[in-house]
Amino acid sequence: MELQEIRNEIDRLDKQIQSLFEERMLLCQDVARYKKAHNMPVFQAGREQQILDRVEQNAKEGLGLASRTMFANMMSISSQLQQKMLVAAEDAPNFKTPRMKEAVRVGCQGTVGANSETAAQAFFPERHIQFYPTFEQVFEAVESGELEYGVLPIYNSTSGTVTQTVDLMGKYSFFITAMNQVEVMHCLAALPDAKMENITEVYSHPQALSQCSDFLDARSLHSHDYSNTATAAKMVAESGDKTIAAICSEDCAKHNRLQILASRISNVVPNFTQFICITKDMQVAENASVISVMLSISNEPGSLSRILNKFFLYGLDMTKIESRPIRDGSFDVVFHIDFKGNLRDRSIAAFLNDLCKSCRDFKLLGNAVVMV
Ligand SMILES: C=C(O[C@@H]1C=C(C(=O)O)C=C[C@H]1O)C(=O)O
Repeated sequence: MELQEIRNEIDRLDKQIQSLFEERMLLCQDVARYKKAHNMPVFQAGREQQILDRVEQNAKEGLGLASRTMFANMMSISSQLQQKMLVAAEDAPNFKTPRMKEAVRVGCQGTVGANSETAAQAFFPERHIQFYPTFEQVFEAVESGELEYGVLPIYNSTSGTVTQTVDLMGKYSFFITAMNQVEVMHCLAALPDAKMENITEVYSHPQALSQCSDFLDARSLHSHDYSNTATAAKMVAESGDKTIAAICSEDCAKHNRLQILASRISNVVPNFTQFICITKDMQVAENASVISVMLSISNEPGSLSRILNKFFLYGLDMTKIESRPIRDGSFDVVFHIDFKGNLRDRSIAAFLNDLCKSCRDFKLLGNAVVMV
């Protein structure tokens, strides 16, 4: 057969497939009406499994997996249509809005001069900021109600995810209501009479040390982890030791009366850190635009592609996907995903209903308004 003839034949079959596909989708909408009337969930794992097994068994030689994949995708589409239909008939979701302007009990990790303080001040201008020694204590304080809002770093434009924050997210109950970003301008700070050539040891938060690794390596400086940039600067100021320095912000160096031996020493300039503002209960601003979820999926062929396909089917813009170890000795991971949207939007509600059914574990982390 000539190419054109084969293509004509494909076009003829495509017409039939499209018409059968649309007929099938209309039947699925009837199923959705039935499910609504009988209070049944859209997703029916047993029924899908039955269809997939039958399709694979009946397939022509070598086309089993291909047919199975096509039907799995078709059923994802039908679930999405049904989900949208059911949610469209429901009342619009109602959420509390954040009350950040009235908040009094606000806090972050670190001390005066830490970048977290700058971020917290940007969220809560002129408010007293309560400081905690660790990120975990900020989560605890929010969960217990000691703090109305807590501020934590989550992502740096140079070194990526702040894993200490992200790895605590499965352990505490909280909701992300806002995000902002702070330009991190690291400098090397030492005692007023210290000399660059005599410095051998540098102290700072591990994230800051990794962001300035080129500067440190080029001068063979030894780096030492410290709980945060501000406490490292304070320790250097009180040490009387002219061979040590801290990496901190210029404001922090000045606050501790330290000498700036080198400024803007990050590997990449400019260097930004994103911060999240968390609260205990679900609070969604009218203009919240980033939804964060955390999920795990079963370890079987196609499970990740099924999840990703849903974002495509609902037309959602995924802005971040990252995997983190579950940390139970296995090599299993949990995915952290951010995408654009507001929970008040019914199609987002439909999407989340649909998405969580395909996950082993699922946690909605927040819906943040982005403040810049
Ligand atoms: C159509 C249904 O809803 C969903 C979609 C299916 C399909 O497209 O065949 C099968 C099972 C359900 O997860 C149904 O329950 O029959």
